[in-house]
Amino acid sequence: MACYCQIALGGSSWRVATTAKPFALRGEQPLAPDLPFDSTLSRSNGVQLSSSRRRDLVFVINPRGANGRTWQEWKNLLPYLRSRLGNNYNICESLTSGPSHAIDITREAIQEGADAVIAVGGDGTLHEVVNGFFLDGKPVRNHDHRSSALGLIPLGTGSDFARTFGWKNEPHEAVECIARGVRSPIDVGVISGETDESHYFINVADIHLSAKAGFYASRYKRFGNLCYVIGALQAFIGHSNQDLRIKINDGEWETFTQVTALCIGNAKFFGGGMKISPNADPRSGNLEVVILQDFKWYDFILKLHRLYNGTHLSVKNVYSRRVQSIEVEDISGSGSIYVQSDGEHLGFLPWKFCILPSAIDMIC
Ligand SMILES: Nc1ncnc2c1ncn2[C@@H]1O[C@H](COP(=O)(O)OP(=O)(O)OP(=O)(O)O)[C@@H](O)[C@H]1O
Repeated sequence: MACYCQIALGGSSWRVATTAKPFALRGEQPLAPDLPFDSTLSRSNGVQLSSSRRRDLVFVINPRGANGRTWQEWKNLLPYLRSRLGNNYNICESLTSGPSHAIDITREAIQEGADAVIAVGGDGTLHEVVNGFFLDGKPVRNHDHRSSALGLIPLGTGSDFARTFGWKNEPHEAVECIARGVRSPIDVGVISGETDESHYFINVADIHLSAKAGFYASRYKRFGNLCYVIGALQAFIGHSNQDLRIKINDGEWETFTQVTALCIGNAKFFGGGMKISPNADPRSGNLEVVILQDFKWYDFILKLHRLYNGTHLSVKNVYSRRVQSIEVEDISGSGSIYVQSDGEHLGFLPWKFCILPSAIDMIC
C-alpha cells in the first residue's frame, strides 16, 4: 500500500511518496503556503532511507518552475509515474522552497543512499541538483562511498540541457528513460574564482552580453520563452563590447578584443533553444568555447537564425575551440562583466572554467 511522508529540510518542504516504507526526512518548516497539503502526510525528524530493498528515486521538484507549470504538470504526472516505476522503485517527492534548496535536498539524498536524484523543472533546478552532487570540491558519497545517478524531467521555461539529448520540454520521454534505467557517465564543468568555493555547471556557462540578457530574462519568466527576447533587448541598453584576457588549457594569456559574448558549452543549447555551442557533447571530455567579437545589434538580427540552428561558427568574428580549461579576465578591471552558468547568474569576471570528465552518471 502506498504511504506518503511530508518532509522538510533546511528551510523548505519535501514530500515523499513511496509505495513502501517512507523515506523520512527532517521536518522543520511547513510547505509553501499556496501548495496543497495532503493531510495523510506525516513528519519526522532525522533522515533515514526506506528499509525496503527497492531503490529510492528522489524527485526534486521546483513548484515555481516555468511560472508554476512545473507544479501543475508534476501533479498530473505523479499517478503515471507511480504506475510506471512504482513496482521497482520507491518514489520520493521533494519540493523546493526557494533558490538553492535543491542543492541541500540532493546532498542529503545522496548521503542517504538514493539510487538517483531526479531534477523536475528547468535548467535552474537541474543546475542546483548538479551542484548538490558536490561538496567542498569533492563528489558527495553515501556510507558505502557510492554516489547516486542524476536524472531529469524537463519541465522548465527553456529546458535547454534536455535539447542536447533531443528531448522535448515534457515528461514522458524522460520517464521512459528512468524506467529503462540506462546510465552513462557525463562531464560536468567546474568554475573556480578567487575564493575556495567551486560552482558546477552541466549545460552552458557564458559571459558578458548573453549573461546579462539571462540575468534580465529571469525577471520575465512569466512570459515563457519570450523572456529571453525581452532580456536580450534590456541587456542591449548600454551594452559595449569589451576586451578580455583569456588563458586556454593553462597556456599563455591572449587578448580577445571587442568581445560581445563568450560561451563555454558542455552541451549545445542556451537562451531558450539557441544552439550556441553546436559541437559540445557532455560525453566528450571537452568544453566548446564560442566567442562572438564585435557584434553590433544588427548582427544579431541578421545572424540570429544561424545562432539558433548552430551554423554560426563560420560567420565572421566568431571564434570556436574545444578546451579542457579556460580562464577569463576583464581587462578594464571594472568588475561589471556578467557571468552566468546554466542560465543562473553567477557574478562577474574573473573566473576559471574546467571540465570534469565523466563526473556524474546520468540516466539518459
Ligand atoms: N520554491 C521555489 N520558489 C521560488 N523559486 C524557486 C523555488 N525553487 C527553486 N527556485 C528557483 O527557481 C529558479 C528557476 O527554476 P527552473 O530553472 O526550474 O525554472 P525556469 O527558470 O522556468 O526554467 P529554465 O531555467 O529551463 O528556463 C531557479 O533559479 C531556482 O533557484
